[in-house]
Amino acid sequence: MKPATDAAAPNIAPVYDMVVVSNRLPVDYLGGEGAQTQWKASPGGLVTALEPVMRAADGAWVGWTGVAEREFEPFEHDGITIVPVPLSADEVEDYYEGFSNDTLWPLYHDVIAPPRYHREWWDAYVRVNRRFAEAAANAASDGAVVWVQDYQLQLVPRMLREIRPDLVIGFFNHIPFPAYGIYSQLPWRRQVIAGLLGADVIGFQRAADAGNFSRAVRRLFGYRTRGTVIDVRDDDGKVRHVVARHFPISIDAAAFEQMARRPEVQERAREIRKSLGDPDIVMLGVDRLDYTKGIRHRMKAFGELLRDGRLSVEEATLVQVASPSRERVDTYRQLRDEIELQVGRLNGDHSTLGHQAITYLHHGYPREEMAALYLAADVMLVTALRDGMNLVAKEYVASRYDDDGVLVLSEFTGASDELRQAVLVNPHDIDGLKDAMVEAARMPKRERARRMRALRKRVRDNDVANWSATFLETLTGAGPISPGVPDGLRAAIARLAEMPRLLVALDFDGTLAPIVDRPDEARSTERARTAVERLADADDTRVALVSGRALDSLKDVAAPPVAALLSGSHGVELQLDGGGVTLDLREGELTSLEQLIEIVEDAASSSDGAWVERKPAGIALHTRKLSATAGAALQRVARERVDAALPGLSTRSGKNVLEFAVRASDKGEALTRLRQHVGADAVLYVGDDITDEDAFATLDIDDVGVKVGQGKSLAAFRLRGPDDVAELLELLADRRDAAR
Ligand SMILES: O=P(O)(O)OC[C@H]1O[C@H](O[C@H]2O[C@H](CO)[C@@H](O)[C@H](O)[C@H]2O)[C@H](O)[C@@H](O)[C@@H]1O
Ligand SMILES: O=c1ccn([C@@H]2O[C@H](COP(=O)(O)OP(=O)(O)O)[C@@H](O)[C@H]2O)c(=O)[nH]1
Repeated sequence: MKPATDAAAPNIAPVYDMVVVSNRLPVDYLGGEGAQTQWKASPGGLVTALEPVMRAADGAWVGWTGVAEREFEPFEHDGITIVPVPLSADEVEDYYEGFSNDTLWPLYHDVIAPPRYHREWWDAYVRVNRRFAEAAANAASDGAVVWVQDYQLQLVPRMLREIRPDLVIGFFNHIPFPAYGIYSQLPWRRQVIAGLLGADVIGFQRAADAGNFSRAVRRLFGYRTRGTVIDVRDDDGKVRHVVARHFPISIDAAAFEQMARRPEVQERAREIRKSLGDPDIVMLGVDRLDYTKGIRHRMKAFGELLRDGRLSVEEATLVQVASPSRERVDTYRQLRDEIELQVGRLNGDHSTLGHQAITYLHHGYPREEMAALYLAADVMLVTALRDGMNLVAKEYVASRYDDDGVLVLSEFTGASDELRQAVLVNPHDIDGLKDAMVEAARMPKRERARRMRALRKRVRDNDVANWSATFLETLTGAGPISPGVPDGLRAAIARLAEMPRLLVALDFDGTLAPIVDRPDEARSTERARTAVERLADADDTRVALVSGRALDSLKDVAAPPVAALLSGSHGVELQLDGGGVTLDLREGELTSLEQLIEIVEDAASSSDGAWVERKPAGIALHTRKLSATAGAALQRVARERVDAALPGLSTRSGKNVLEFAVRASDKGEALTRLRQHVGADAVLYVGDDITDEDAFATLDIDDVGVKVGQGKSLAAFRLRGPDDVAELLELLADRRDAAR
């Protein structure tokens, strides 16, 4: 395998509508080669939160495999397409351990440890951020959503916007964003904020983090901010609206509860308690071994409670899971030494032959074991000095379906904004912390149950699916679309109906006809067909069908009214009045087309399930029957071969399809020609596809654009699907008849 010293972004076909980019992938490389390659679950809350989101999204996850100097091809893991980004050993040291974890991490966690500023670390950060941006740009389809995660990749949004202005870009910061007085220490403070402002939406864990960010933007750039909206002036002088607000992250609460309910997990919880000598009170701490987590503070408080006799080792024990983290960073090494010294001292001072004060475990455990530990714990201690969210607190609550257990929670965690019924503590106040631990240990059962019920409701109501849906709705501007034709659209249709000469231009698949598996079986709904015919018969009204299909195929499936104007192959073919099709390929284009067919059919012949659709001025390679990885690989090969033989050919990628055309055209050009042909005073354009955006972009003030379904769009209105489109067209036909 080639070392990654001069590593480049992995090459993958741009077919993914949703791409997540994070430093960590859900798996770390463990060992082995080829088919024997072994992976292990990677640590931390980011992965815990994003895994269920990605499994549901059918997108690509771009990230690092946790090992230096190795390159891996994209692969599938547990239903998720993984796109590994390589890092050299120097980059791991400078970008990850250095700038990310020894500069940004302590700075953003309120300088609990002193941040170190090194120019060569910054250079590596810029270089690696660019590689991640390129990898995401390579994987994203036209107009795709790219969701960048966390402080390691703050420059990616702007870099990505520069490479791919068509993308919808979100960013989520999993750690706190500090007050300006602290943030301003960063020598590259302007570059980092400029990087983040490349996103359309910037998410934070807490409202306070979003507020700190907006203040930094005002101080450093002077941009206007109104509530959660920032007016960003781009290099071209245009103003872009960027949203910065909080979206508290969460867990898959139902899955955690289900796991905790499993008999073997409960049995394991009983075993754990037994192995601890069945004490009255089991206290538990679970953290990555990180100085932000307040592990020393909690052990100090526990040690003092034993010393003071307020708790005894016969009665209470503390289990501390400290999972290995960032072990090559000095501050983390020192922390480990300090904690292990402290455990040794406390156990030496307080343990007896039958009763250990602290059980210290320097391991990472699988989810099931975590659930068993949560069930076994009477008191959960989350005493972080600063923590973006802290998912352990939410997992504990979700596991306690028995409505028992007490959560002691630091007010410096993001989770404390939501989990108000926990016993809230300031971990710096050791006496206050000790009182809280005793209160938790002695809390009456009724009070425990009352608090836990409220906490569980909160975590259930705001689970991780809710988090991602809220973020993505804000990002794409498309929340749930209400059924029927909304009032604003009705009013616009009433205005349109009054226009002297009207063009009604409609996409076919997904707009008049529901999407089906086999494209030749697509048909308009009965209601849509009737409404289209009524409009085609109406005075001073022309109907046009504007499709990506070849014209012959469009005629077959759409059976358009005789008077309809037609545009096929994304505007390459146009059938205006008189029935003739205006498509005259020149000599050179015909030769290119022959060559193109030969290359793509040859590439497709090696993959079972791939098929090639010939079009008058191009070809479409369909890969929907292949696995995502095989489809992406085939598209990559086809693209490379075509690029080599016929450079500069027009390409268009959709989900599981890659199109090449020897003549460039789009639906926008088609609509402009149709409008001129008709002499229309106004246009209604309805479409569901990314390629319909070219048509929406040509609309004027008196026109009406309607996007069908979800996705970023220039259209002013939205409908859910073909049934609602039919209702809209009926409405227009009624109004048009009445107006004439
Ligand atoms: O990838 P590592 O360097 O091993 O670190 C693990 C992760 O730690 C951080 O997690 C944060 O995200 C959690 C989920 O939003 C949140 O609950 C917690 O408060 C944060 O600290 C880090 O932000 C991730 O990027 C790391 O992958
Ligand atoms: O041995 C361990 C320790 C922790 N975790 C998981 O790691 C995540 C920690 O997330 P949190 O937000 O609490 O903190 P982070 O480590 O991300 O700062 C949680 O999902 C834990 O269940 C785990 O699976 N095994």
